[in-house]
Amino acid sequence: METIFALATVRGRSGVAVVRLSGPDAVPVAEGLTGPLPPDGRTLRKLRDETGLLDEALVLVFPKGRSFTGEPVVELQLHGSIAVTSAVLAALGRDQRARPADAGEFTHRAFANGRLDLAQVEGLADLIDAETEAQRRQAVRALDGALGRRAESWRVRLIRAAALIEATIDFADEDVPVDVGPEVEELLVGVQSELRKEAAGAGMAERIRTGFEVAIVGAPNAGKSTLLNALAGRDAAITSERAGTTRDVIEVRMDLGGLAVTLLDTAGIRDTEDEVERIGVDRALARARQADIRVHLVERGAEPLMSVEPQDIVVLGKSDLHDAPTGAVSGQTGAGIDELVGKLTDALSEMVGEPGVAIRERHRLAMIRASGQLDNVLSQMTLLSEAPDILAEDLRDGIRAIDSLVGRVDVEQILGEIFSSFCIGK
Ligand SMILES: Nc1nc2c(ncn2[C@@H]2O[C@H](COP(=O)(O)OP(=O)(O)OP(=O)(O)O)[C@@H](O)[C@H]2O)c(=O)[nH]1
Ligand SMILES: [K+]
Ligand SMILES: [Mg+2]
Repeated sequence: METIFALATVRGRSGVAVVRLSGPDAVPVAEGLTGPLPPDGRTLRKLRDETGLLDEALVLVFPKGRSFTGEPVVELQLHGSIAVTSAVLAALGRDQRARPADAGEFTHRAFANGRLDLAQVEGLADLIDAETEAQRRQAVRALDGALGRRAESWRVRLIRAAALIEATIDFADEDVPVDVGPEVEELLVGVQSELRKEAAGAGMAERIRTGFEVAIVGAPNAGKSTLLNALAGRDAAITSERAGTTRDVIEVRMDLGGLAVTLLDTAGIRDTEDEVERIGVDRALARARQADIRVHLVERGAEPLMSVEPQDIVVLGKSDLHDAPTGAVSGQTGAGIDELVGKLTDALSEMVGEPGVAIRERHRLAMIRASGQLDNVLSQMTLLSEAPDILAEDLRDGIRAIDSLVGRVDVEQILGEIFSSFCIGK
């Protein structure tokens, strides 16, 4: 195994920058700059190469088996300037015993050494990318191994069921009737209902990762773009007194109650002779239909122009122009904006519901695959006495699908995909 090194923090100015080394020669390579290091713990050292003094650094030594990667690791906490980190990385690069790390290579080694399972690696990737509170909560739970623990409980029960079926195979030639059917069924039905529940929740977890879409829709000049700007707190969209101003869909990313949301401003909906505006209206309708929530901005006495789904919000605009009821908004004065944000946050939280342990499409697909195999077994329970090997085979496929969640099987193909999202030094 080669020794690798990389800057673990962002390149640029900062109080501290961390350079990490991992591998069998991590300590001797670091000692090339620091002089002799203790086998464990932290120490303050001057770093020198043949040109002279490079920096003074806090040096952390993690022995094999007690580090993030499982290998010997040294972390150099440097002064966080581009010149210092460049000089130290260059000095490390001159040591033949070490080479720069590839993207995600530290985490890859942590996985290879059993420090993290596959779902935890995904959690780590998400935690590094987390921008909102909901993303952080979800990722940290994954990193903590929540999915791995659940998968283990499914695995144990399915292996028990498989053992019962196998026992039937062993007894098949003899005239000993062993009715393991009821217990097998109970085990499978239990696991299956949990799988289905988790698979259903995984879609929402994926949305927490990627974000929700909220579309503002309504008639031309309803004040949609003005409302978007008020919600975004900046002039993201052009507004004017001319009906038909907005044509393209305008997207603004924001954080609503800890959830990542893309707010969409759309063209005012009307029949029009203007070909370009008509394209805009078509886009507005298409994007708004796909959005998770539509905010229907209406003028006094007007009706929403699209069908109103249960999670949608209908809101009266330009409240500053008339005696508006509560709940009305004015993008111009900002009145009612906080209440609208509150309603949106509530609607989104309700959609999110109770958090599950599955957070990726990959997890959802594996659970559906496993659940499908359990379906096969359950629908063929009458074969238990004549052809138990058929049931055992389907059940093994189901267990394999569950094992793929944490990376016991199908590892290589999944790894490539996961690590493609990592950056150097992670
Ligand atoms: N008094 C008042 N005027 C508003 C308010 N919101 C928007 N307006 C005005 O209404 C006109 C249209 O506003 P926009 O935000 O461009 O409306 P829009 O719905 O995006 O219009 P289109 O993109 O053309 O469909 C502009 O003159 C705005 O200044 C409001 O809350 N109060
Ligand atoms: K307008
Ligand atoms: Mg507009």
